[in-house]
Amino acid sequence: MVENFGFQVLATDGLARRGEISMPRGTIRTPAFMPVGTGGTVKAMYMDQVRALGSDIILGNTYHLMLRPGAERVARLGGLHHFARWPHPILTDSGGFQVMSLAKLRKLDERGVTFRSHIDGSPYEMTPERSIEIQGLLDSDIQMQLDECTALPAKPSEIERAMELSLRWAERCKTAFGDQPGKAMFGIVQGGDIAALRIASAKALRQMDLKGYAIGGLAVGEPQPVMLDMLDITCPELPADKPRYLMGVGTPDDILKSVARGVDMFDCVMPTRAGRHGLAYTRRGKINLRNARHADDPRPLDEESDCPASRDYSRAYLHHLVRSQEALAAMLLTWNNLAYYQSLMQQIRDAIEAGNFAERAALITAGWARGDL
Ligand SMILES: CCCSCc1cc(N)cc2c(=O)[nH]c(N)nc12
Repeated sequence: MVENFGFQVLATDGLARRGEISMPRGTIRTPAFMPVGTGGTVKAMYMDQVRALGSDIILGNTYHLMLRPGAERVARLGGLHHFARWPHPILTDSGGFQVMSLAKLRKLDERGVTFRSHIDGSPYEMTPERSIEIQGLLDSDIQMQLDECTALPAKPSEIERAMELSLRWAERCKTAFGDQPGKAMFGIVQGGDIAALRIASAKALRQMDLKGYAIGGLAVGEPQPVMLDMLDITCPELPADKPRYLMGVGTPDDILKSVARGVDMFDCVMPTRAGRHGLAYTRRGKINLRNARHADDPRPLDEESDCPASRDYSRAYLHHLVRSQEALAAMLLTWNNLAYYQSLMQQIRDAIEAGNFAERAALITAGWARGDL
């Protein structure tokens, strides 16, 4: 078991990187997809299943867990890993993004943000210091700085103000985090869709010599080309020997195109949320099991998959479960979707090692268009 946090680039293919993050609770193979476990659970999944699919790390959420069951309560009960029975690495978001998207009566200023819980309306304050304190109480392995993410489109002056505030909050988070050898605090690059602000944010964070860097402020409604342009601008400004995490991304296509630009870590609610809404990700594209055309289809989602949910159940049965709003629908489709995402990540890691990432990405993309759904 390693004592500290380490990142190694094992192979490159163009700008794509195959790496490993070493932490006391385990090794994270990159490029990595991190299933979202917002409230201490990857919805509709057992943690053993999440692990068996090849997940090396999951996400937790400061905002949700501070509201319910409470960070101090999780700490009293042994920390998030013990609470949720996930002994491997956990990355926690800092809470600012969720406050701005979920909480009520939000007031943001230099100090932090005050808000009322979307659950029961009780008042809270989130500061950089409190965010790091909560992530420490959760015993999070990779902690994110508190930041302000600007929804796009936005006025340049707004984007600049939020980016500069986020830099000051990064300094405060770094101070509050201190020196925790087996853990890491990542900075978050902001700057919206403005190249100069992205570069300024990345350069300033690089000066802070952090253990990893997230690219935030994307996957907030901008077209994919804009997101990719911002990656082309931002990644070269970040240290080559530190992990790069693109927050909230994305579809399988987003992931392929972002790996090709040097991104190492991803998280997205899509595979789990889609599973709860009757949607299946497969190597032949997305299938909406609510659609009546599946009512008599005896085929599984993917006869070649190792995942029982993909291989052993007919589309007709899955259609029936979805239409009947059975709990098993969400369970099987979430299982299938995470299995697909993790198999995609394994193909990506293998292709970078083999030096044929571009060819493999083209084949995967062609598979989605092959139809035969
Ligand atoms: C559990 C969810 C993690 S990712 C949430 C997220 C998603 C997206 N798209 C952007 C941001 C961002 O800019 N900052 C922060 N802290 N989080 C973001």
